[in-house]
Formats: sequence, C-alpha cells, structure tokens
Amino acid sequence: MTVLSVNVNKIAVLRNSRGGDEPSVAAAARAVIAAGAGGITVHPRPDQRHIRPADVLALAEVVRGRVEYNLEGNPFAPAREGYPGFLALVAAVRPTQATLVPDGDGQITSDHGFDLRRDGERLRPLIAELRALGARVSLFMDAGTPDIARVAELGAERIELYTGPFAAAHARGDAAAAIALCADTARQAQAAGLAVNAGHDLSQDNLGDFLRGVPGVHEVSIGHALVGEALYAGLDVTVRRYLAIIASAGAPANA
Ligand SMILES: CC(=O)[C@@H](O)[C@H](O)COP(=O)(O)O
Ligand SMILES: NCC(=O)COP(=O)(O)O
Repeated sequence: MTVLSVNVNKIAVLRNSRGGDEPSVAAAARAVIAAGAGGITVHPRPDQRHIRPADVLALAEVVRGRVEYNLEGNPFAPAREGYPGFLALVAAVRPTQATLVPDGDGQITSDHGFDLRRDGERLRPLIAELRALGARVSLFMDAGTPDIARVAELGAERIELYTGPFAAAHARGDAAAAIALCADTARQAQAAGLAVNAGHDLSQDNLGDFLRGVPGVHEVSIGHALVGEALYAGLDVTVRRYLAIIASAGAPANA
C-alpha cells in the first residue's frame, strides 16, 4: 500500500512561535507512528523557520527501526550559521530517503520541481554521494516535466511529484487535467524504472481522488493539511483517516 509519511514541519512552526520545547516535534512523531503512519518527513530549511538541525537528529532516534525517515531539502543551499547543509544532515542521520527540492529562502514553501536541463549535471555527483551514504534519492519534479526519464539516468531512484497544482485545481473543482498530467508523468517515470512519490497540499479532501487517478504511488508525504485537520480531530484520528483513504483508494502494495 502507499506509505503515508507525515511531515511534522508545522509542529515546529507552533513550537518556534514561543520558543521552548512545546509542542514537542518528537512527541508528535511518536503519536503519528503509533497511529500507523509509515514514515516521518521533515524539510529543514536553512533559515530554520521550522525544523532545525537539532530536530533532525532527535527525530532520527524516534524513527530508527520503526518507520521510514524522509529528509527533504535543497542540496545546493550553502551551510550557514546553525545550518550545516543538506548533505551534512544526511551524513549525520542516514535517513531512509533524501528528497531533493530546488527551493529558496524567499519561498513561503516549495513551489516547483527541478529543471534538469539547468541542474542535472550539478545533481549527478550529489546523488551519488547521497546514495553512498545509504539514502534512497528522490527528486522533486513537476508533473509534465518533459525529461522525466533523465532522473534515472542521473542515478536517482524516485521522483516526488509536486502536487500543489493538482491540489489547487481540485479545490477549484476541475482536477481532471491535472490528474491526467500527474498520471502521465508517473507512468513515464515508472517506465524509466523510477518509483513515484507525491506531495504538497495533499489533504483528506483530495488524496483519494489523487490516488485513484495516479496509479502506483509508493509514498505520499503530507503535513500542512494534516496538522491543521489534527487541531480539530487529534493526530491519532487524523492519521488513521488518511490511512483509511489510502486503503480505500486501492493503492498498490509498496515495493
Ligand atoms: C517538498 C515539499 O513539498 C514539502 O517539503 C513542503 O515544501 C513542506 O515544506 P514547508 O513546510 O517548509 O512548506
Ligand atoms: N513533500 C511534501 C511534504 O512533505 C508535505 O507538504 P505539505 O503537505 O506540507 O504541503
């Protein structure tokens, strides 16, 4: 079945708003795991607006031997005070998966995938380094990217489909074209030997339609909507609702 990896960035936003340790990112991750999620995702940003390097280390202990650990970030972002750089974090915690995302400080959130014509050759040695550290490597890619097979040629094993445009179309009530585009890109990736993950702005409202329309998704990483929904229903109930959506969407077994 598709793995649900819960992104706990937003727990850190709340904690950072007051300083101190509450709400605890580690406690939230434990609750999510107890509810049955198959992974924890974090996207530490160099500006440390939410997940910080110390969280990345602490969460590694929480997830170790229990569920997958998915570390997202921009491998080109230079180290700075308080942020050692993405590869250094991967070397420190050896996550299950490193998802590379071409984001910048000025962005409120991730809003596009890689342009491999521009960044492909710069990515190649970094992908090799990350794989040598034991991480499965996934590249954040837009649906409709023409050269999706190149991801495999660069040495990565997965793509993460950027689902923001799909989610926006779904909210407008006209997601058919966006789903078709995602499904087409997923099929091209799968034909090239890549596994397909998906994430960004997925929610209880749109996840079932996404998984029914896009076959063979290995993992969804979900944070913003899930944490917001959990304010009303609690983390345990909310994670279980996502797992039920995944199960009823008939997603395939995880390889
Ligand atoms: C790659 C991706 O879509 C997620 O990592 C998303 O960007 C969440 O990150 P923020 O919580 O920083 O918005
Ligand atoms: N990779 C996507 C992710 O981790 C969560 O994105 P969002 O649900 O916070 O938009």
